[in-house]
Amino acid sequence: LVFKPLKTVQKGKLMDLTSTVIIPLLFGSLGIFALFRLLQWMRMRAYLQEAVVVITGATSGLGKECAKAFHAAGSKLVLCGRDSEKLKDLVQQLSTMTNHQKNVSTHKPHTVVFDLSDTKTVLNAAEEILRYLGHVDILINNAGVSFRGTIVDTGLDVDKKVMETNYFGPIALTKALLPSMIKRRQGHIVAISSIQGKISIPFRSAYAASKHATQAFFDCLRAEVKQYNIDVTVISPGYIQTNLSLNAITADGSRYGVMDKNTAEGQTAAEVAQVVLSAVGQKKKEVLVAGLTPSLAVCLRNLFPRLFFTLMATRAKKERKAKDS
Ligand SMILES: NC(=O)C1=CN([C@@H]2O[C@H](COP(=O)(O)OP(=O)(O)OC[C@H]3O[C@@H](n4cnc5c(N)ncnc54)[C@H](OP(=O)(O)O)[C@@H]3O)[C@@H](O)[C@H]2O)C=CC1
Ligand SMILES: CCCCCCCCCCCCCCCC(=O)OCC(=O)COP(=O)(O)O
Repeated sequence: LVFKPLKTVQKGKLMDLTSTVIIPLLFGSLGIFALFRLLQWMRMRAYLQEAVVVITGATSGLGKECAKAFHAAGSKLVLCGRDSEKLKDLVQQLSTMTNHQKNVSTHKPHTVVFDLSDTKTVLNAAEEILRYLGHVDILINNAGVSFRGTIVDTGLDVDKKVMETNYFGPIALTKALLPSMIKRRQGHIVAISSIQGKISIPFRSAYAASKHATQAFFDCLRAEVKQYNIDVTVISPGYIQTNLSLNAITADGSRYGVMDKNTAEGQTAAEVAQVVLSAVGQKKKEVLVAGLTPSLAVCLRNLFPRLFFTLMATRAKKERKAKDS
């Protein structure tokens, strides 16, 4: 008898609390969140619009999709690649693209042809870019090549080739553009690394080494250039559906020429390009763009290295057996 009215009173109080506190609080928080996202989006739009953005490896895969995304955002692009015809085709493709973003004016990109594994051409390219456009706001070091092979069979020239393309080329370009960024007290350098910049999986030695070096270099750079107001973003994707495995170099320097199942089932390059656009727009320091297994593998490598090494040794044994049979 005493309990029943007490329950009714409590229910009434709860109703009062819901209508006077919980619901306004919920809607208030949602409103603040929406406002925050809107401001973030507006800031990002202003940052990317009219920005001079250099993209390496723009002729294919992720680089090409980044070109489309930054072009649509109103950036002034400098598209870099080894093949001038492919670059011309891309410029043509961009010019016919319909922009769904209202009030954003797009710009005809410039193209610069050079090979990242040839330092001299990289330095000339940097000079050409600065001569043309006066400055660079955002440099996206995207170009890269993968590798497949056993360490014991791989010639040092192949290791060097992968390092030249994935590490020395991008750092040469970065160093060549850095002084002008420091002078302006403004700039943003982006490195497209890989999950393999954080973990090493068997038969990818040169590639994993080049991406670990990339991660280390750009982490150092971030700390060193903060005082000049320069941002550094390292992006570590998992598998993306591109030609990366097809174009991978093998132990004897020849082309691998196989589309790996994991690559074929990866995220689309357009999806990853949107993540790159948003990470750059928000000046994020580091972003992992990967599914559950690669992300767990990174955690495992850091928290339980012995278990990770055992798994990798088992993987190597299995892959070798499959190849032999
Ligand atoms: N695909 C994936 O699963 C993943 C990719 N990544 C990284 O993403 C980046 C882009 O690769 P992705 O789009 O996948 O692969 P693609 O093979 O499709 O594109 C690679 C690009 O790099 C260019 N390139 C290669 N070697 C050189 C060189 N010596 N000088 C100049 N440019 C060169 C290629 O030019 P060309 O057309 O002339 O060959 C091409 O434009 C790479 O850094 C890669 O390591 C990271 C994680 C996963
Ligand atoms: C419960 C814990 C599970 C942990 C599983 C550990 C074993 C799984 C190994 C997973 C390896 C993921 C590798 C991801 C590699 C990757 O995303 O690389 C991206 C690339 O750069 C692709 O280049 P590639 O030429 O190698 O195709």
